[in-house]
Amino acid sequence: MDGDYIIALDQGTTSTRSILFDTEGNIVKIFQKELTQYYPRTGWVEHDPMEIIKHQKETLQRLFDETNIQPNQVKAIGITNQRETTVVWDKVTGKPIYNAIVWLDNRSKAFCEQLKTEGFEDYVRENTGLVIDAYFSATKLHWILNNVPGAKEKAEAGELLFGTIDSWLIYNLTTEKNHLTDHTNASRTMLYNCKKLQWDEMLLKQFNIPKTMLPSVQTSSSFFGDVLINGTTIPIYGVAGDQQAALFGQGGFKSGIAKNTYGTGCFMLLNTGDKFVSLKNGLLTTIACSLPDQNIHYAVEGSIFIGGACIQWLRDKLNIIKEAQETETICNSIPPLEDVYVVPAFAGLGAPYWDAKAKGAIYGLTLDSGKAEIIKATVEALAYQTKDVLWAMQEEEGIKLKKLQVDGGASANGYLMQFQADILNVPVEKPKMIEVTALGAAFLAGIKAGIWRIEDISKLKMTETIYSPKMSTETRDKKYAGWKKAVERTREI
Ligand SMILES: Nc1ncnc2c1ncn2[C@@H]1O[C@H](COP(=O)(O)OP(=O)(O)O)[C@@H](O)[C@H]1O
Ligand SMILES: O=P(O)(O)OC[C@H](O)CO
Repeated sequence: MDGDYIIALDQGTTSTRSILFDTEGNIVKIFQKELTQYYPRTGWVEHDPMEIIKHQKETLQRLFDETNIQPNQVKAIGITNQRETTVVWDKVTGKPIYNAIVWLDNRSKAFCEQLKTEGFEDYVRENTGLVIDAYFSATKLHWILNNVPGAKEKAEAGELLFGTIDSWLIYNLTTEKNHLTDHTNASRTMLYNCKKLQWDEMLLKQFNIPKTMLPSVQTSSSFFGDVLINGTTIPIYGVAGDQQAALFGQGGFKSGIAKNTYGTGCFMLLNTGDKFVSLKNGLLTTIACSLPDQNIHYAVEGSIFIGGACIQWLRDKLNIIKEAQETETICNSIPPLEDVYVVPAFAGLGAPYWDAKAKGAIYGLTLDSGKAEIIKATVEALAYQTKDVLWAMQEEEGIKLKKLQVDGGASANGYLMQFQADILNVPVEKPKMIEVTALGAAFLAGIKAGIWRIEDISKLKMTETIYSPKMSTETRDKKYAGWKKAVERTREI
């Protein structure tokens, strides 16, 4: 197998990466470009779909320009992507008719409230596994069709296509211009019936969305088309939303395995096996990565909107850090004084609260509090929000986690990981390689290419650090009670 490689394309909220893996699951080379974030109005977040394609193509090409690897040594490509983000493009020109509306964008929150008052919540939960929220693609797509001049008519005439970022990438990268998605991404649209495994006719009617706009849905580990590089075609053999890809990369293709990814948001997923169960307690049911000849597996998910994004807020809006990495030293440098809490409800609150109206707040400031205390409280907010989600999972699923497997950019922060273990009272296990999302996509592609078998995958993952809980029960309970109070107050404003 010497000399074989797999490429993962990881299109995240803040950056676009192309990563070359060897057959041991090691990163050989990685290229990355930051993605411009547009905030045209309060609560609106957009990306330029053409910038996404440009960055993805550039970083992919550099893997060949700046290594000696030839395209015929690469056996497959896997795609993983920020989920829910919605693109609509013209079938003839291939150009988007509006910017990508990003998952964090809550411009359709009033429409969601209306849907709730009209009594759609139960139907949505029981058929899509989701709660009604502006987070998912359906109301974003509805907004584009109703606000971009001429869009509705063109959609009805079959001239427009819709896709989440995976579909947009597949369409633009494949020689066949395929219009496809996979089960994991479809399950985040609020248009896909996760029980019947098909687009939901009733919801399409409700949102006035012509079926001709929608991509065909495939198994996550299957053939999605060919990419032409330097005259050679490489097949796309894997596609999955980033959080399900991370679960897969963490070995979560079996029921009972959970992971938390600390990227722009934080997302905890637990594989619950092959029965679709709709949940309460503010948790979602979502489809885990699907494999050929295997039953669909579902996962319970707790989606936290603002994770690493609040570290970027410290950097870009408050200008009190230059780099995200600085936060670890700052957190370690101050004694654990009284508690300051930052509730980063910058895009409302996701799981388990689903409160689109909540806004961010800082509590507990005294004359002693300065930049460092605010930074520390912001880092700790990721851990508190994770505890809220785990608490809901324990209530709902009755699970008692023996350990929490973690990954994603902010999991590099040792202070955060120790605090997470302390506040959960559960050991936190961090792998040597935190690019688990990309690894998951590479695994999906590598399985289809015949490089790996599913049973090989757990052997490739190496744990680097285990953070064991050290905090006393009294301190933990006091701190967490303070957090809950801060969240309550935030929701009251
Ligand atoms: N050492 C660190 N401490 C805290 N946050 C960090 C650290 N390093 C990166 N981050 C945060 O992690 C996020 C990037 O993680 P990544 O997994 O690349 O996200 P995404 O896939 O959403 O683009 C950024 O929001 C950044 O602020
Ligand atoms: O960009 P990330 O990695 O925070 O992931 C975004 C999620 O897919 C949104 O659901």
